[in-house]
Amino acid sequence: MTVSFTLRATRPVINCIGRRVFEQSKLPRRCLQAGKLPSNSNKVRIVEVGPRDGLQNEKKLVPTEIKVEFVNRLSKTGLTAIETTSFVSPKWVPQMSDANEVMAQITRVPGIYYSALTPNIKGLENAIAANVEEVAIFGAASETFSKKNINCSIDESLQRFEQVIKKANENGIRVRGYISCVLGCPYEGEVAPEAVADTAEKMYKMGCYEVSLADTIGVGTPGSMAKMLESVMKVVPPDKLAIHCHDTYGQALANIFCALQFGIRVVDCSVAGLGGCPFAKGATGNVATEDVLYMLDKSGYETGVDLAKMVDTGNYISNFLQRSNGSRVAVALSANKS
Ligand SMILES: CC(C)(COP(=O)([O-])OP(=O)([O-])OC[C@H]1O[C@@H](n2cnc3c(N)ncnc32)[C@H](O)[C@@H]1OP(=O)([O-])[O-])[C@@H](O)C(=O)NCCC(=O)NCCSC(=O)C[C@@](C)(O)CC(=O)[O-]
Repeated sequence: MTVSFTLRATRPVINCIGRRVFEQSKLPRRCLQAGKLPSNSNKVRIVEVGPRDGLQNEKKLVPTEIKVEFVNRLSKTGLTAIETTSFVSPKWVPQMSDANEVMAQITRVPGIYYSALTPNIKGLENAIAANVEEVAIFGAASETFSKKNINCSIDESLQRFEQVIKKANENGIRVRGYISCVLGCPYEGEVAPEAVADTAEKMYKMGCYEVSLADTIGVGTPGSMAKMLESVMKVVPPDKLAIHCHDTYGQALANIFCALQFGIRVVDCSVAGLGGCPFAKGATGNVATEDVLYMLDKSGYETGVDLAKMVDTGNYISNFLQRSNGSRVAVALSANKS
């Protein structure tokens, strides 16, 4: 493994003819081999997935007014992207069955994208009726996971997504793509980086403005992340990729830091570390937003998101769910405060 890490965002330097160039010694070697230069920006976009990924697995139905209050509090933290709900089958995911009501009742702040998952045309039509501005399709790099999660093969899912993207674009809605199981599958075990790259390329070429690479069960390490990104970045540029890490094995922050070294500047996370996919056995929560914000801030990156407000929001939803806050940063900061 030859990836070298730096403690700061990769910075450009000025060469002898006055051009901005990257400090090559600080670039991940695999990234250079792949022919892609990582972003030199220190700005990172945070995609908060707590209201959707965070709550979808809750066994007890969370009342709509709590979800609305949760989203409204998140809207005051400086976020620009909040994944708010899912237009999926209520039989498959009962917790998201109030998607219409949530979208209708939240206070939409200009400048924030309130997105929703849409697995098929029916979901998209419901999202259009609810005035959603951004939707996400969600596929997988593993056949078995695809069947368990959306009841179809990878190829069938891509055909559905093509229709969803076409209709979404006709309606002025932008589409994000997710790929689950990029570093391992709960049913098939290891997943080949080439399989991830194949699906990522198809989603990107189909018209997803961004492809989020999801370590659904949190089994990845910086080593496997680097191998996977090397493969994916041969076909999709880093500024069209996001990273979505679950923290099941405590590797999420390290994996995110690795992805930053490859030039990825969009990070999905969930306040208080809520979440997990109902169709991935053993999956625990997403990496906690507060932990990501702390790491990024102390490493020279800017997110525009207020950590203190995020901690308060995480405590709010954790109190409602009657569980301890899954963010170590939130716990530490809250203890200092009291
Ligand atoms: C995709 C389907 C719908 C296929 O489910 P299916 O049963 O194959 O669908 P169907 O087309 O045969 O329809 C069956 C019934 O569902 C209805 N239906 C059909 N579509 C919809 C819809 N959009 N909204 C509402 N209802 C719908 C449809 O109308 C029909 O109703 P019935 O006639 O029986 O009354 C189903 O498998 C499903 O809803 N899956 C959702 C699974 C899910 O939400 N998983 C969690 C999110 S993904 C995730 O967490 C991973 C991620 C993104 O976070 C990244 C990571 O970490 O890996």
